[in-house]
Amino acid sequence: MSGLSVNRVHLRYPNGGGIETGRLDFGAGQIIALLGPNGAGKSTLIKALVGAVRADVEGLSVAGQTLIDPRQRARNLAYLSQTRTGPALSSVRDIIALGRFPFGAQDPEQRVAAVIETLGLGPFADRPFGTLSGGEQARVLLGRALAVDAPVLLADEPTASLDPHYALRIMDTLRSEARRGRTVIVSVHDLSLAERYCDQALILAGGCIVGQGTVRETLNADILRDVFRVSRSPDGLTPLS
Ligand SMILES: Nc1ncnc2c1ncn2[C@@H]1O[C@H](COP(=O)(O)OP(=O)(O)OP(=O)(O)O)[C@@H](O)[C@H]1O
Repeated sequence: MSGLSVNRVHLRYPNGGGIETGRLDFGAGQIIALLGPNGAGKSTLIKALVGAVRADVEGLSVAGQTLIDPRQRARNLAYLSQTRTGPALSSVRDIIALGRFPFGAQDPEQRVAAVIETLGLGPFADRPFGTLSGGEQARVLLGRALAVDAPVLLADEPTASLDPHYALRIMDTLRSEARRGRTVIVSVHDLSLAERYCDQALILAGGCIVGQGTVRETLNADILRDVFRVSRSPDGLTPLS
């Protein structure tokens, strides 16, 4: 089943950073890890796809339907930004409900309640966002993205700032979303999480795609050395000088 496809993504920032890709196909029912060192272009690629930054995005389609106007993007692409900001005075429940906005006011509330339950946000549901810890806020913002219930979820470092319990629980949740036929695209730095949870990997370096395939295939010794500047040792990953 086809998930998200795009013929080309191009964005060049004035300082030289950015992203340049050819055709990309991300299957439905899969979790795809965007991997690469700091500054590789992972956030830029996600932002370009969702329309959070002005970029040349050619032939963007979901489930075979070309996405032309912003409303189509909002309904088809849910987005968790790397920047974890939200309205300080709004309640957790209200922020998550904002995820239903693209579908209109008469949309049922069950999805919001289910997301609150899944992410363990029940105890905070009526608290103002600004009174939550960083990790709790991160879960609320992921909840808003999950509430959209879009065919594609793009999450920029969804486990950043989460404790081990919630990092694994969130990855389990993303796995469940993929099992429901969603396409889940996540940028992650933790390569072991990518190996454990993701079906495919897209490796970026210097704004270009330098590897693509299953996570195990792509995270080979050459990519680890040349892109991530680490090597595998019996103790785990070791930094190279
Ligand atoms: N708004 C911007 N203006 C100018 N340059 C930018 C802007 N945003 C990002 N860049 C540059 O583009 C490149 C890619 O940045 P991007 O945030 O996409 O990387 P990333 O792979 O997500 O990194 P990280 O793992 O550190 O989050 C970097 O060199 C960055 O400095």
